[in-house]
Amino acid sequence: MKTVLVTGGAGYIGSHCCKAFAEAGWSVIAYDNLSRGWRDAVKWGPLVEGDICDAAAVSAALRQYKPDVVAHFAAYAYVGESVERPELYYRNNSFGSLVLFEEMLKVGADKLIFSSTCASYGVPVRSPIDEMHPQSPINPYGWSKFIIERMVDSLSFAHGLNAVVLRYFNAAGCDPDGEIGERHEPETHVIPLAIEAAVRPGRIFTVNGTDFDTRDGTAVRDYVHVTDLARAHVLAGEKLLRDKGVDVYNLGTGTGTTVKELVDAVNRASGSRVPVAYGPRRAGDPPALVAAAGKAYRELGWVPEQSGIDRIVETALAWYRSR
Ligand SMILES: NC(=O)c1ccc[n+]([C@@H]2O[C@H](COP(=O)([O-])OP(=O)(O)OC[C@H]3O[C@@H](n4cnc5c(N)ncnc54)[C@H](O)[C@@H]3O)[C@@H](O)[C@H]2O)c1
Ligand SMILES: O=c1ccn([C@@H]2O[C@H](COP(=O)(O)OP(=O)(O)O[C@H]3O[C@H](CO)[C@H](O)[C@H](O)[C@H]3O)[C@@H](O)[C@H]2O)c(=O)[nH]1
Repeated sequence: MKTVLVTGGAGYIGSHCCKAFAEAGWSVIAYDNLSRGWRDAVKWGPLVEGDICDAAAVSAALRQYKPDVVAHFAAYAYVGESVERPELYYRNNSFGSLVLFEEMLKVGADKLIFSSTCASYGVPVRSPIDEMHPQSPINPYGWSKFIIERMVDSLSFAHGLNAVVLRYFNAAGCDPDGEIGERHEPETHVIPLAIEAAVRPGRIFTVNGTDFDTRDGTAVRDYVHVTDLARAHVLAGEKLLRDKGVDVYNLGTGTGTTVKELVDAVNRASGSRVPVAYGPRRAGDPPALVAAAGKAYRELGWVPEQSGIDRIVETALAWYRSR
């Protein structure tokens, strides 16, 4: 049986990945400091409570569990917070990753799956965005991830680190079995906020910007179901057991959804109407981010199965109602 150590395994995407690896027959260890995660989201193996910035704790976990692959999700991931407090992002994300990678290399753990982001592309110069698109982030969160990608390249060249770098577009939806879901506090992501406005009396959903150059003036994103993302990590883990080097893949569907279309989907799924207000653009929001994800389809054999917008909203709503 192969072992994966999942940093950030108590978080939203990390916990869904723990489930996917366990279902694929891997032994799963979650490593998380619970700063933004949830103890009860760790269900598919032990939780090691530790910080990636703590070299001794990372080293102890690596030595105890001897993972074949490390899947590295642990990070702060709020764009707005990163603009206000960039130091948090460079320390926790960039420095923390360096600590993790150094400790991995010391014990000979040389296989990494890294959670990167479409935010590393910045404002696209062409769409859909393929992996060769220039990376020029427009916020410190994106830069903190960009720096980690460069560290991965350099450590691969110098010390033989092998990695699959996955640039997710917008992770969305929840475990279709309802065992885990999306839990961020505060919640800033569009789908949970639209659902909350549909379901909780008195809440209003604000559309951030109606003057984008898009089909209805609202921002376009490529929403990909978290369970599909999770499966891509298992495929990436299997690839790392076969191949050496560093590979980079976008994970998206190639289909964009506007904020207004999303609200329509929430209306359909909930049977009620989202009360909507229209506000200004949110600082740093690109008009449209849509993936060209053919490389992942071709090389990993990854096909998104649950990423239609109605399915995403249906699973997110079921999770919301179950709480
Ligand atoms: N949510 C998205 O749409 C999205 C898109 C692209 C990339 N990503 C990336 O995917 C990863 C997971 O995102 P998420 O939405 O699940 O976030 P999340 O906040 O739900 O999960 C992150 C987890 O990492 C843990 N963590 C943070 N700092 C840590 C540290 N120093 N040591 C140990 N644990 C630590 C948190 O406690 C939390 O459980 C992040 O790296 C994020 O940048 C997310
Ligand atoms: O109440 C809201 C919330 C969001 N939006 C809009 O909906 C779209 C999607 O917003 P999200 O906050 O859900 O997601 P982002 O596109 O901002 O995602 C960014 O932040 C994520 C981290 O949280 C990921 O890293 C992702 O790669 C990165 O692009 C944006 O146009 C946003 O302005 C609204 O209109 N109203």
